[in-house]
This record gives sequence, structure tokens and C-alpha cells, in this order.
Amino acid sequence: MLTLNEVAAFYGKSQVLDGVSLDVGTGETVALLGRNGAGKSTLLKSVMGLVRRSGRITFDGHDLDRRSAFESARLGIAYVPEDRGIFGRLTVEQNLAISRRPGAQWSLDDVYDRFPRLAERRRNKGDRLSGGEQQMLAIARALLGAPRLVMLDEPTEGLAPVIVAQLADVLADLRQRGPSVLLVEQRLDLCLQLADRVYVLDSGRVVFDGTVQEFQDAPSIRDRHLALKTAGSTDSPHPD
Ligand SMILES: Nc1ncnc2c1ncn2[C@@H]1O[C@H](COP(=O)(O)OP(=O)(O)OP(=O)(O)O)[C@@H](O)[C@H]1O
Repeated sequence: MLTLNEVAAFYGKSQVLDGVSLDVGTGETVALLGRNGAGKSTLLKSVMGLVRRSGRITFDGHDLDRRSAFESARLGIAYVPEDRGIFGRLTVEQNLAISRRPGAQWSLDDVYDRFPRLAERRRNKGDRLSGGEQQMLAIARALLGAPRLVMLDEPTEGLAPVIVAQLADVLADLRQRGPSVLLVEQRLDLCLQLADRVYVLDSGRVVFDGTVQEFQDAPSIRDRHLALKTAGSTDSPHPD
């Protein structure tokens, strides 16, 4: 479905991804792990054409190399960035209404059912929502857009455990009924519970790819590429 072949990405002259190859199959949930600064967000931005990149990226046989974020979205890729990208001046229901596209597997009722909090707050403006509610809204918007692949950048960052648990339920649902998911997430437990396969990035390169079981059978990968870099680094688990 999504294939990256030897992708490099750059901010100005600085190269952040180096020869990254990765694929996400139909119906799969794939987790992308790595320390802060490893290049995970940049990889998602590369797919959407938001950074300068080289190499080959295809989605369902379409070449994404020269496409804009808008065109990638039209092909069926939903991207939920770290800052969530919701419209603060619009209400919850307006945010949802403008995201709906025909053919979505998830209806408005489905998302209100899955996120009752959004139904309760449907007339509230986006910028009046809590962080957790904004994250729910961002994911709900993505699902209503009839995506075949959803890319989520650290969806649980900074959220209370009860909200994290709700999001985990939704991600488990996605794994059952689609769409496919490419998940950047710092919570290892969540990734191992929800993903079919795992990629680990370190300094812009893929240093591991395999099934969750294979990842668990290779503790050295975790120690070498996911452990804290230095005491006091920002790699510690996110605060709730
Ligand atoms: N807009 C930018 N301009 C220049 N350098 C950037 C920019 N965004 C990110 N970088 C650099 O690119 C590298 C990879 O950043 P990226 O955000 O992709 O990492 P990450 O693995 O997603 O980590 P994090 O969990 O901190 O978001 C880092 O060294 C970062 O400082």
C-alpha cells in the first residue's frame, strides 16, 4: 500500500533521513519507534511532501514523489500531525463536517459513538477543547475523510491515562476494521499491543524492522536504539 524506497529527507542542507525503506500493507498497523530526533516525524512529513526528499515513495501504485500534501490526502492518506491541525475557530461539528468525504468506513455516528466526549462538546470551538479532546477530534476528522491509510504522530503525547486508554481502544478498532495505520508513538507498551510490525529509526536510518514478536525477541534493539541517550534528556516517558 505505502512503500518508501531509499528515501532521504532534508531541512535546508541538513540531511535527516538516509536511505529509509519501509512499507505498510493493506490493513496493517505499523509502529515507527526511535528516540527524539531520530527522524520519525520527518518520515511522515516526507510521505506528505512537506519536506524536501529524494528516493521513491508510492501509495497504491501512485508515485508520491512530486505530489503535494493535498494530493496525497486526496489519494487516501490522512495525516494527524503532532500539533493536531484542527480548526480552533470552528466548532467540533464544523470541524467534522468539513472533513467528511463520501465512502468513509467511519460515519459521524461511529465517531460520536467511539468518542462520546466529542458528541457532548459538539458545539464547542476547537480551541476550547482539552488536549485529549483535540486529539480525539483530530483522529475523528481523519477517519471521516475516507482514508485508506492514517498516519498518526505521537497521538498520546501529554494525555491523561484515561484518554490514552480510549485512544488505544480506537486504534485497536482500526486494526480490526481499517484503515491501515502508520503510528509514531513513544509508548512502547501501546505499540507492542497495537502494531503488527515495528520499524526502529536511529539517526535517520532504519535499524530494525520486523514483527512485534521479533522485536520482543531482540532486546538489544531496545537497549541500543530506544534507551535514554543521556540522563535528563527529553526521551523520558511523556507526562500525563
Ligand atoms: N523544521 C526543521 N528544520 C530543521 N531541522 C529540523 C526541523 N524539524 C526537525 N528537524 C531536525 O530533524 C531531526 C529529526 O527530527 P524529527 O522531528 O523528525 O524527529 P522525531 O524522531 O520525530 O523526534 P521527536 O520525537 O522529537 O519529534 C532532528 O535533529 C530535528 O532537530
